Amino acid sequence: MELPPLVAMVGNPNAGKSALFNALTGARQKVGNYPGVTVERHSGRLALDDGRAVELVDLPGAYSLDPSSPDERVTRDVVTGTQAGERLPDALVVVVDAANLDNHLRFALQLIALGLPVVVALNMVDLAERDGLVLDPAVLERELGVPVVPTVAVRRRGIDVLRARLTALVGGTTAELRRLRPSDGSVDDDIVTLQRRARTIAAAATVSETPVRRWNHALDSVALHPVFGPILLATLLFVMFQAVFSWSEVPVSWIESAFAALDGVVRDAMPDGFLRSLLTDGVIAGVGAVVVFLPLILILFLFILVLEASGYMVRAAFLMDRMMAQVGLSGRAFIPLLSSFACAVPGIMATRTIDDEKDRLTTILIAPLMTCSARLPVYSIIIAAFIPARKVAPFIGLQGLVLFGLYVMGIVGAFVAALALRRTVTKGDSSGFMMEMPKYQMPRMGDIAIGLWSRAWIFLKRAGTTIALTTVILWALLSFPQAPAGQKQADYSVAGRIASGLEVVVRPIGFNHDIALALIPAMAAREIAVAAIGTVYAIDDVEDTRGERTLVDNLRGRWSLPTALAFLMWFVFAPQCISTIAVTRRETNGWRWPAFMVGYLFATAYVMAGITYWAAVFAGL
Ligand SMILES: Nc1nc2c(ncn2[C@@H]2O[C@H](COP(=O)(O)OP(=O)(O)OP(=O)(O)O)[C@@H](O)[C@H]2O)c(=O)[nH]1
Ligand SMILES: [Mg+2]
Repeated sequence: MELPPLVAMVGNPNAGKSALFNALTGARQKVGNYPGVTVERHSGRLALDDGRAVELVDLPGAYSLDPSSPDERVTRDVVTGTQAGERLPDALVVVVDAANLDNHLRFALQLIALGLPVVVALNMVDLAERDGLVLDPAVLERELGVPVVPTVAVRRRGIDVLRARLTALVGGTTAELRRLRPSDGSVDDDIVTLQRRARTIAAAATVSETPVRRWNHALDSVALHPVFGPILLATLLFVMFQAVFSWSEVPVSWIESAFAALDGVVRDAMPDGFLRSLLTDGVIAGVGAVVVFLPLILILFLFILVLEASGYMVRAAFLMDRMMAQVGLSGRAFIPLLSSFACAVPGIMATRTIDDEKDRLTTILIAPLMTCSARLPVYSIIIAAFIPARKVAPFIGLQGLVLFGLYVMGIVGAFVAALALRRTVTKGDSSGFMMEMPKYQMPRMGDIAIGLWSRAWIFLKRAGTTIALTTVILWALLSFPQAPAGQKQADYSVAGRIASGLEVVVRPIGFNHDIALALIPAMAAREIAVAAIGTVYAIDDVEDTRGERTLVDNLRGRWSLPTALAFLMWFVFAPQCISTIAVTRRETNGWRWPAFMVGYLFATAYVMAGITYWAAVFAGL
């Protein structure tokens, strides 16, 4: 019995091949595997108009015939007839995205040059039209030399015409079709020539295009480019972290002097005593230590809000989609994870948009690894104290670089954790995703200002409530009982004694008594670590220095560099946040997952901080 002709669906990723494949074959589908690789083989039967059947196979998306992944290799090998377990197709349905014609035509030209009978499906014409792009399929047909059928796969538009063209294409028997093939299919055009030809053809086929769409398209051809896109994203993030430090310097010094002045006023106005100490060493030192970070947080959010309002953020999500899929996360996880850069609590709540339970659970479990804004005070005070403010290259400051590195650490940690979790406790398949690209637009200054204001308000409210309260409690625990002469208050007090217990546990990873003391109140919120250390040193300062000895000076004098680095590493991983634990309990309906989360994060933090400390000690830092 002769096999039915084989027709392959091929094109760039996300062109709509599978959607068209489904529209053409309906329920008559089979899923298998290509021998020797983990790539699935989707095939189905299609009845042509004349009653004959063809076997349709849906190939993985590829950008070109030079494979960069196992999926792309299968695609290349199938269309060149070298894939084990697959015969050479008798015809190709080349699927292109009408809204992205020049990019998709490049691959289409390569495929047409192979010499197999081809019909081009000009898919997603609905999206192109919505964006203000009108194309002429007849021009495309003429330029490409093959039939072109406009389609909207998801609405089954153009499916009948496509089938009719296929019927005509697969007219003869398989043996006759083989003879039609003119060459061995070698493509001699280089990629630049191909790109130029693709662009020319796309321009010729464009009947009309609104200027807005032209702009959007030009921007997207950079922002979504497989090479330049990620470079642009990395550059933007890099500039953002540089700016966080370099732009904040001046406003931070204003806030510092304001708190120093306030400290001076209170000291002059009040007699020495507990009330004065409560106000200066407790409230002013603690809250002041946190409030100085307001400019840094606002600069960070200025960038995030502008990128969001301009329409770029969705593009970033799109770029990340492939990477996310590789660690077993769905692209939908991007937005929750991105919100977690502000705070893991709304981030974890945003995971409700993920349908797949295991996908969602994985996202929740790694969300606390995204560097939330509460870590910024901790990171920046340590960086300010221990990392010299010098330039490693023109415009690249070492401090910003280290901060960038800490954010990257968190992301890499999250991805590694996702990978591990997906193989063990949350085993399962990841699901695909697709987002509508909004148009680029100029961010409206009013909206940005409102966004910044609400961020500032949340931050200051936290400083005025949770943080003020915790530092007052800490001040009390640190002030009583009073140490007799010759004993250090930070050791003798209630808080000091509790810390001494914890210190036994954290000493092996290089943490000192002050850190042990700060870690417990910092469970309420990470930035309290800074407030707590501020209060400890304020109480511990024997001479009345009136806030002149800054926290930075104190840190430099009392901590070694390895300790400081270990402390940074601890905060990359440690789940020092009761709110996150509480919201995880609520979203997963029980204590099992929050307990697991806290356990694995503390364990990782301990190990990573320990490795950092001892590596730094042995490196002689
Ligand atoms: N609006 C619109 N959406 C479409 C059309 N065709 C496909 N889509 C959507 O585009 C997305 C990608 O379609 P797929 O069929 O999965 O694309 P693919 O080419 O198989 O992608 P890969 O297998 O990843 O290479 C899906 O969300 C589809 O629903 C179309 O003609 N119009
Ligand atoms: Mg597909």
